[in-house]
Order: sequence, then structure tokens, then C-alpha cells
Amino acid sequence: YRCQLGRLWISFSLLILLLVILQVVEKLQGLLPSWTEVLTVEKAALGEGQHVDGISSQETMCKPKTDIVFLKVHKSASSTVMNILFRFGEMHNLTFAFPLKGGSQLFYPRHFLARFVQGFSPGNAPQFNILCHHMRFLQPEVQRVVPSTAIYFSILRNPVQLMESSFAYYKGTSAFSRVHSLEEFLSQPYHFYNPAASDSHYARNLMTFDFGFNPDGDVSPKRVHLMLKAIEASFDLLLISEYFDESMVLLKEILCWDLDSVVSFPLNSRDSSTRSPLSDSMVEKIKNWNRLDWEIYTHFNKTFWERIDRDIGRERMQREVRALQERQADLARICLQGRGSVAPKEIKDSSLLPLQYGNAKILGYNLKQDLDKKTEHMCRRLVTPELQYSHALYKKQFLQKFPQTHKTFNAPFLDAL
Ligand SMILES: Nc1ncnc2c1ncn2[C@@H]1O[C@H](COP(=O)(O)OS(=O)(=O)O)[C@@H](OP(=O)(O)O)[C@H]1O
Repeated sequence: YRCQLGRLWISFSLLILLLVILQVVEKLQGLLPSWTEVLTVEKAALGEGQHVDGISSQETMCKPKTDIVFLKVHKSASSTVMNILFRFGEMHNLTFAFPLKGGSQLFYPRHFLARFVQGFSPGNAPQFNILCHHMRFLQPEVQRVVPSTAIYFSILRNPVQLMESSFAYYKGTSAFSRVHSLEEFLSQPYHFYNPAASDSHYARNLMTFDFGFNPDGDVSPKRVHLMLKAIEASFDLLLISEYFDESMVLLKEILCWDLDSVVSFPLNSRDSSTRSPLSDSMVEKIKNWNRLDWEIYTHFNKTFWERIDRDIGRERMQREVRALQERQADLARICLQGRGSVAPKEIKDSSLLPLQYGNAKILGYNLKQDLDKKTEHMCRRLVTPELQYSHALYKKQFLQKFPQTHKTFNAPFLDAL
């Protein structure tokens, strides 16, 4: 009887032990995913390679991207985007792929070649963080300059407004120089437009041209389809300048930056006196004349909103746009005299005067006086025009590191920055 009682006791103990084990396993199963998540998040946040401290997207933990290709499409708010990249790159000590000898463009309108970049050496692995100066895109060459993990993005503008802006800015180019108005050009474009002229792209399908394609190519559905697929294959993100603030929210999400990294003031804007009013018939003519650009724009305007719906949602987008606009209004109050842009002749500090080109009068900003040093530093960068800022960064990247190799470079105004 004692023996039987002993066996029963052992079986009972084993049963209890089994139940305890089962409970522990069950608990572990419940816990394991969150442990794994924590580990994954930590790994993602710390990451390997280059790391930027102090920035993380508000909603997710991810590693801020620092390798970036921005195709600076003409007349599409690209200088404002470039200023954002300049400030981020400067703050985080990133290297820029500058045009040779500190030029302002990467031998545009030629297709981009890696050897147009100052400091490029064919034997080395791609070594630059940010490529953002005007270029005509050619991906295999771009890939020799930036790491393969780089994010590629660009910004598009409605071709109707883009052409109106281009007409004012590039009035001196061959297609526009003989006409008095955009209306006159559109009345018989082939009379003024010579596709063989080296500057003809400013007058037709400028976005198509900047993406590397033939602006005079035929507009068959097959060709358009191939062009759109090629752009989609090369670019992670296409922004829309008509929705600039939404674009910046989307950009900071993709780059895993915070909202403060994408604040800006509009740069390179014309004053209203050089804007031409457009009748309905002119709008139609511009769309037809720039058919390829129109196809690019309408396609990527659609995918832009699809992306917002998929990744962010309209409600959060609205919240974030509001926060961005409030931040920008605060900055305008802190930094600017009169809180807005002013005509070129009213700009008091000549180092803040934007390049004036063609028939366009390009607006600029006056900074408040008596700002403390840190605030002045931040405000000045927000309003420094593209050429001045690019020269200053070039000087910082090359002249300070290798002063003996660039003795001839002379840009006295840079010290203000
Ligand atoms: N934030 C923002 N939102 C919307 N639009 C903006 C913004 N910033 C600049 N702009 C407008 O972009 C035009 C200048 O474009 P780019 O800087 O690409 O020109 S350039 O090719 O570098 O010369 C120029 O257009 P126009 O004024 O019609 O010429 C600017 O007004």
C-alpha cells in the first residue's frame, strides 16, 4: 500500500511540475514577441555605419538616413529643398558631392558623370553622402558617387506653372529670346523652338529632360509607360511642389528625420510683377506642348497621395502639416524683419541677395538685427541663397581639410556664414 501511495505521490508531483512548465512556456510565448521587438528596435536605432544622434521620427524608431540623392529639377521649389539638405548635411558633418572647383551645377545640361564631382576617385567605393546640385540624371554614374543604400528623391511641379516660371527665368535662351510673351511663343512654338539648340530644354519638357530623357521624344503610351517605370525604378520618392508642406512631412518620414529638420522658408521665389497671367487656352497649349512632363506630373501626383494614404493617413498628415506650419511661423517671427520675403533692392545684407536672372525678380529676406549668436547662425542658414550657401559648404569641406590643394579659390563673402 505504501509503495502504491509513493507512486501516486510521484505521479501527482510530476503532473504539478508539468502544469508549471506549461504555464511558464505559455507566458514565455506571450512575452517573446515583445522581447524580439525590443531587440530589433534597439538594433535598428543603433544601426551600423554612419549614425546621426538626436534625431528620430516621432512615431517610429528608425535610423536617420544620411545618404541621399536629390534630383534638383528646375523651377520646382528645388532650391528650398536643397537648403534643407544643406542645413542637415552641415549640422551632421556629411560630405556633399560638389561640382568640380565649387561650380554651381554638375556640368548641366550634359548627362551626369561621376568625374564631374570634386574629389571623386574612380578607385574608391562611393563616398559622398549627399548629391543635390543641378544635374541631368544618369543613374549608373550617380551610383559611383553615393552608397548603394542611398535614398533617391526628387520634386515635381505642375508643368503649366513650371513653364511660366521657366519663361521668366530663362527669357534669354534661344527659344524665348525672340518673343515678347509666353503667349506669343505658344501661338507658334515651332517657329521659335529649335530642338537642336543646346538650351532648348528650358522651353519644353524640362522635367523629362532633367530625369535624363529626350524632351522631344514621341508621346506614345508605350514610351510614356517605360519612362514612368524607369523613374519609379530609380527613385524612392517623388514630391510635389504644390503640396510642399505635405511633401516635407512625407520626406522626413522616409528619411527618418524629425520635423525640425524639414522646416524652411520659400527660396528663389519671383515677385508678382514678373508673373504672366495664363488664360484657359494658354493652359491647354502648355499642357500639350509639355505632354511628357504632364504625364510624369499627373502620374506621380497620384502616387504621392496613394503613398500618403498608405504610410501616414490623411489625419496624421493634417496634424503634422499644421505642426510644421506653426513651427515655420514661429521661425519667421524669430528670424525675419517683416516676417516675409522682400524685393531684391530691399535686401540690406548683400550676402543674402539671391542671384537675379533673366526677367525674374527673385525675392529674398532681411534678418532681424540684434539676434543672439546662436539664433543668428540658425536664421542666416534658413535664408542664405543657394549659391552663397553652396560656396560656404564647399569651402568648409575642402579648403579647411585640404587648404593647400585649393589655393586659387576666392570667395570673401563666405566668412559671413
Ligand atoms: N516652399 C515652396 N512651395 C512652393 N513653391 C516654392 C517653394 N519654394 C520655392 N518655390 C517656387 O519654386 C520656384 C523656384 O524653383 P527652383 O528653386 O527649383 O528654381 S531653380 O531651377 O533652382 O532656379 C519658384 O517659382 P516661381 O516664383 O513661380 O518662379 C518659387 O516660388
